[in-house]
Amino acid sequence: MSIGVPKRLQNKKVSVVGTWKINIIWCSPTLTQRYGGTLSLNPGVRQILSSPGSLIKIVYFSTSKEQPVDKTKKNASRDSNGVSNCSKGGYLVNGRLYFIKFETSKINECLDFISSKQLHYRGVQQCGFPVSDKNIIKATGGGAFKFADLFKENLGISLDKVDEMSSLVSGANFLLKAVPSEAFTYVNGKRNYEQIDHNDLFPYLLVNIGSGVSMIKVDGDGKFERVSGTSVGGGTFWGLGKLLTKCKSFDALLEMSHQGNNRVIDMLVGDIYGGMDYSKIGLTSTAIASSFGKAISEDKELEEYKPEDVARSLLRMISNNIGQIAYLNALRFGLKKIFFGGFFIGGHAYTMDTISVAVDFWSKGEAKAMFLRHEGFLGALGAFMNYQLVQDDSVRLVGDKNSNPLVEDLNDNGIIECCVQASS
Ligand SMILES: Nc1ncnc2c1ncn2[C@@H]1O[C@H](COP(=O)(O)OP(=O)(O)O)[C@@H](O)[C@H]1O
Ligand SMILES: CC(C)(COP(=O)(O)O)[C@@H](O)C(=O)NCCC(=O)O
Repeated sequence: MSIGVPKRLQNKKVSVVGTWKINIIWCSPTLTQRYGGTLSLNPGVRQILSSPGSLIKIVYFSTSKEQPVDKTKKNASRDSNGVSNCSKGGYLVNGRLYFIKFETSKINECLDFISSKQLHYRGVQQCGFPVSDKNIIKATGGGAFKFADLFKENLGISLDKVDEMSSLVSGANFLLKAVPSEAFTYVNGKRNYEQIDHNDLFPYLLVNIGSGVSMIKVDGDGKFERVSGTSVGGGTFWGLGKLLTKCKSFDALLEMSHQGNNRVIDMLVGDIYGGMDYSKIGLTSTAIASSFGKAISEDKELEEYKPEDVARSLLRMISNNIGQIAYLNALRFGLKKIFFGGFFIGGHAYTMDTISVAVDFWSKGEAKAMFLRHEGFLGALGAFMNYQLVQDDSVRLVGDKNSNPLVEDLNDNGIIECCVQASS
């Protein structure tokens, strides 16, 4: 699910007469007037929360007074509060996107977070302008349905549901167009950041590996089709892994897979062909012929296998399978670019390596797997983008780094410097 919540933050470093708490999305019709005076704009925050099967993701936008203003840049009519006139009319509000996730089982921590940061208040307040009586935040994914009552009861928030596939696509398109170094390939243990040509982005295949896997052919902004999917995804790895290894957390399972050796359980081509390659069909002796296949012939109970090896085989099986299905779908539609998102990947080297090798192997080097730095936040980000579509008061993230120099690179926390364009 994805939710958009407003937030008010006090700027402790700057004393402000008339504290403005804005939710940019909701106040745009009067934004011009309100900015038009001698007002100081306190950090205005709004955020989106996304909670599907296993993780709740929050994306929120916050303006910040401390942010340096580079007056040498285009659109440099920004005032000291990070607000500037926009060449296309309206205002640009400079700020940052923040990304946070919680395990769904810790929904209370998520509610506390929202509450402690007052993310659930929205609207402009003070100076005679009332806060809106409606607390509505955007939400996408299953959690938007599952947690609707919980959010209403605890925080008085209504969740405005946004379609999950369309959110994934909006989020991916924004990141690919707006954020430098968002996409990278993973080859021989190294990330190679890709310069995405905005004019040559579409079409591409978006593979979102969450609990299950969705494969979406993206032809443009808002133009997409979910062409395939598989139920063998991140939930399978975590669920089956938990049963097989008894490990208590996803991170522990992943860590185990680091230590393991899949060859102990997987049946390799060499195991079948007496240590030889099967070169006639392009299979080396070390290629996996049958995942978990060795367990058939060995007279061993599950407990006799190291959980690390089991975890490794499982991770490899699932990643390989997804890579292969992704490639087949790319082939089906003649797509050369395949972007992988979703928290299953988790920036995990072995997962990315397996997916990359699978795509490379099956495509004979024709297609390449690319990964996204904000992999798991596509839906939440897309729900955030949805505000502009449902509000008359257009607010949108200004993202194209070429046309808008306010967009900076992201730092290691995944924070994105960006600005919101609010119409007058
Ligand atoms: N801390 C975690 N807890 C649970 N699952 C995690 C965690 N980190 C990564 N994952 C993986 O991410 C998957 C969920 O990915 P996500 O993109 O959040 O999809 P969903 O929308 O289905 O929750 C899980 O099935 C699991 O494989
Ligand atoms: C139902 C879902 C879209 C939900 O998204 P998720 O919470 O897994 O990210 C996804 O799990 C999925 O696409 N499953 C695969 C179903 C199938 O095509 O067989």
